[in-house]
Amino acid sequence: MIEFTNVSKKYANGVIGLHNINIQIEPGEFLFVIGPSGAGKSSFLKMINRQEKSTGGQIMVKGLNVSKLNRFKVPKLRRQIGVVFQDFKLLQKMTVYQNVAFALEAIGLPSKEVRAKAVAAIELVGLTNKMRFYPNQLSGGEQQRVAIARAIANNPDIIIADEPTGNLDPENSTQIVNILKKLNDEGKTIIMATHDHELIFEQDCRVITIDHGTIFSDEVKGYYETN
Ligand SMILES: Nc1ncnc2c1ncn2[C@@H]1O[C@H](COP(=O)(O)OP(=O)(O)OP(=O)(O)O)[C@@H](O)[C@H]1O
Repeated sequence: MIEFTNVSKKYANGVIGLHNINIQIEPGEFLFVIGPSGAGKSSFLKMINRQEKSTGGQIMVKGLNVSKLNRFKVPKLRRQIGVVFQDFKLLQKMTVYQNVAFALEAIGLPSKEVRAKAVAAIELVGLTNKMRFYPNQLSGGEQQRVAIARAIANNPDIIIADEPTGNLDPENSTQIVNILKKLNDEGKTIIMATHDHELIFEQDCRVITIDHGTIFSDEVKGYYETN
């Protein structure tokens, strides 16, 4: 489903973000991406939805050659990938419902479909009773759940989460990972970057460690031990 072949990223200022990355991610995998600050985790995630363009190698995502994708076809790629960020990126002047619906309206869905999909996504993250609340009336964990609802509303096959628990306490972090696991059980491919090694132990999952822009290790772990 996702395949990187000798992928490199050199930023405009000459910094090497990624160097010779090779990886294959199968449909339905839950992949954790760990590594020190500045290692290249975000760069790796940004390659998948063409938020950043690779400068070497080939990236295939669901049959699309991402590295060579014409910019007019980038929206087609992005519709298949939900993205969740550390800082939620919610629109403060919009309610929970509007934040989720807005993303669906933006891709031109008819209003009936927008409503049905937004309501279903908000229900999945357990926020039906807060649909009319504004982001500043919600806890951090709730705000991240809105961001997840927004990411999954149009039923993408792939979810990329870049440090989604970075601003949350342990209880809310576990809740977010549990929602991602539930989505994974439904067949979605989840790729999550995290500094929080405590979160990576509950079940067998694949963990890659990125360091200095390369994949340092790629293992299936039932328990990840910090040094
Ligand atoms: N837009 C950019 N322009 C120039 N250099 C960049 C850019 N984005 C990232 N980098 C550099 O690329 C390297 C990898 O950064 P990246 O953000 O991918 O690391 P990270 O592992 O996600 O770090 P963190 O855990 O701190 O978020 C770093 O040296 C960083 O400074």
